[in-house]
Amino acid sequence: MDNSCGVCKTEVNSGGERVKAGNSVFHAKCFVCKECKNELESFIRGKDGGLICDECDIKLNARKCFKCQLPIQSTIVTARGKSFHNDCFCCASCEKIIKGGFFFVEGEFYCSTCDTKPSNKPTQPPSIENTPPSPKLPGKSGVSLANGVEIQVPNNATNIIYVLNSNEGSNNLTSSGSDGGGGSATNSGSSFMIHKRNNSNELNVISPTITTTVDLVTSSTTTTPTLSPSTLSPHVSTNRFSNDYLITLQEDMYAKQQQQLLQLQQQQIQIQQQLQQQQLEILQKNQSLLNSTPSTTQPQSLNTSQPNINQQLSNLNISSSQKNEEIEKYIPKINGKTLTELLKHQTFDDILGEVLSKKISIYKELSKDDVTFGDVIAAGASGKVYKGIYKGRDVAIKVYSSENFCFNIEEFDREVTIMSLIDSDHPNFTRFYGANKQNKKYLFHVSELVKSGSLRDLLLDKEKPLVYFTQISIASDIANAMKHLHSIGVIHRDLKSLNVLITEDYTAKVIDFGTSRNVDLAKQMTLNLGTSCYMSPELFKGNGYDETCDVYAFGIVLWEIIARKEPYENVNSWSIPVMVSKGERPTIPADCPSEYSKLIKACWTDKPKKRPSFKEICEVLKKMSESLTLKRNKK
Ligand SMILES: Nc1ncnc2c1ncn2[C@@H]1O[C@H](COP(=O)(O)OP(=O)(O)OP(=O)(O)O)[C@@H](O)[C@H]1O
Repeated sequence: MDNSCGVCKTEVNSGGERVKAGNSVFHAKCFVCKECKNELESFIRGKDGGLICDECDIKLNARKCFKCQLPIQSTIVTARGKSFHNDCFCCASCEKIIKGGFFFVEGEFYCSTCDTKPSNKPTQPPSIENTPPSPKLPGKSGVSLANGVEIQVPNNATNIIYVLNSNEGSNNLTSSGSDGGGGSATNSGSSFMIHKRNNSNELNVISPTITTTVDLVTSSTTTTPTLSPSTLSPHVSTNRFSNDYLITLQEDMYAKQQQQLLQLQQQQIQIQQQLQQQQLEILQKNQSLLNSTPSTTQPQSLNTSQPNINQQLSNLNISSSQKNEEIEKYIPKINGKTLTELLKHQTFDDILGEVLSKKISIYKELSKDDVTFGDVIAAGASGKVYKGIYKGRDVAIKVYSSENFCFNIEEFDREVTIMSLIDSDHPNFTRFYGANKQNKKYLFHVSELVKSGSLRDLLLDKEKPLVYFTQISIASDIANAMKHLHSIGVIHRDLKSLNVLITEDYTAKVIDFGTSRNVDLAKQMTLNLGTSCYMSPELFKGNGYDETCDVYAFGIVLWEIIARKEPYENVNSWSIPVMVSKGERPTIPADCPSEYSKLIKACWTDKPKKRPSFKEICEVLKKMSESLTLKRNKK
C-alpha cells in the first residue's frame, strides 16, 4: 500500500495516528470533512480531491426544494423547472399536497380542485406563438418518482403543462416538454392518445392498455375551449389548440380508432347479414322438407349455420383439406357380417359383449406413423385429446395413457368398438378413422376433428349470437344422435354439454359415449363430480337404470341451451344429489317458450317411465322448428 496520506500526500509514519479507508491511508488529522472539519465516518471525494462528509455533500450539492430551501434527498418533484420535496409541492390555496395536475398562476402552484377560483387570480395570457408544433420534440430528462413514473415539465413552458398521474407507474408513461412550451405525450415504444375532457382541464391519455388522466394546466384564464367529450369525438383541436402537437397526436390516434370502430361496425353488419341469410336458407330448407314425403332415413338435421368472421378466416386457412387423401369408408364386420345384418338377430349389447370378450378387433388398426400429433386440445379423465393430421385430414387423437387415473383398456375397447359400429356417415357423430393398441400403455383412437369446440363453450360465450331456431336445431341434432344410439341399444351414460361438439355450421355431434366407468356409480360420484349435474335421481338412489337416464341428462342439456349457463353453477357438487333426489332442478328462465319448457320438464321428471323417448323428443323438436318456420313465413 502507498504510504502517503490520501489528502496531504506526505508520508504517514507507522508510529503516528493514522486511518485506513479503502485502499488509502490518512493522517488522523487529515481525515476530516473539508467543510465542517468534523471527523469522518464515511466520505465522498470532491472534485478537488478533498474529503467531504455526507451531510455537507447534501448541503452543498443536493437539489434544493423551491419551497423550504432544504436539500432534497428522496423523491424530487419538478414542476415549471422548480424542484420540490414531495410534501412541499402543495397547493397555494388549500395547502394540500398536489397529486396529479396543477395550475401555475403568478408564481404559485394550485391544485386542480382549487382551480375553481382562477378568475380571482390574474394569470398570464396564453402565448401560443412560442409553441412550435413538432411531434418529435426531444423530451427533457425526467425526474423519477419512487413509483417509477417520470414527471417532466418544460422549463419555460408558457402554454400547456401537464402531469401524468403518478399512480400509473406501471405503464411507464412519460410526458415530455418542449422549451418552447406546450407538451407532448409519448408512451415509450407504443403511442397513446390524448384528448380533452369536455369543459374540464383534464386530458385523457388512452393507451392500448389503460386510460389515465392527465391534468392539463393552462397559463390562461381565458375560457377553456369547449372540447368534444371524452368519447373520442373528432375535432378536439379547436382554434386554440390547433397548433399544439398534443392535438396532432390525438388526431392521428383518433383517425386510427375511428377506422377500427368502422371496421368493427362493418364486421357486425356482415355477421347480421350472414345470420339473416342462414335463417332464410334454413326456412327454405324446412319448407321443402315439409312439402316432401317423410324420409325413412335419419331425420334431416335442422342445423343452422352462423359462421362468423373468424370462422371464415379460419376456413381460408384450411390448406390441409386441399391436399386431403381420400379416406375410404371403413365398414367393420364381425364374423363376416356388418352391424346392420347382426342387429337383425342380436342386440347391440350381445354383439358388443362378443366383440369385447373374444377380443375381436373390429376397428381399423392405424399405425403410429399414419398420424401426426399436434397440440393438446383437452385433458380428460382417461387421457389427453390432441389435434393431429391423418391422411392430410385434421383429426382428433384421443390418447388413453396408463399414467391417467381413469386408464382402463376395457373402456378404450368399448369406446372404439361403439365408434366403429356407429354409421360413420351419421351427421351427429364424429367420423371414426381407426385406433392403435400396439403399446398397451399408450392407446389412441382417431376421429374427425371438430375445431370450434364444445356446446358448453358455445353456450358460455355470450358474444356468440344464438337464436331460438338454432337452439332448437342443436337440441334436435343431439336428440337425433341419441335416438340412433338407443336404436342400436347403446346407453350413452355421460351425455353433457361438454360431450357435444359444435361444428362451424352449428351441427351438434355427440362424443365420448359408452364409457363404462359410469356404471360404477360410487366411482362416478367421487371421481367425476362434474357429471353429477346430469345424473338422474334413480342413479343417486342406486336403483337400476335404463336408457331413460340419457333422457334426463338431455333435459339438463336442453336447459343449458336455453339458459346459456352451467347447471347448478353456484351449488356445491356434493349438494346436487340431495337436491335432485328432492325434486329440485335448475330454474327455467322466465322467457323460455312454454313448449320448450314443457319438453325440459318432461325429460327431467323423477319418473323414468314418464320420460319421453328420443324418438318422441325428435318429433316434438321437429314440430317446434316447423311451427317457427311457418310463423316466419306468415310474416
Ligand atoms: N373429435 C374431437 N374434436 C374436437 N375436440 C374433441 C374431439 N374429441 C374430444 N374433444 C375434446 O376433448 C375433450 C375430452 O374428450 P372426451 O370427452 O372424449 O375425453 P374424456 O377423457 O372422456 O373426458 P371426460 O371424462 O372429461 O368426459 C372434449 O370435451 C372436447 O373438448
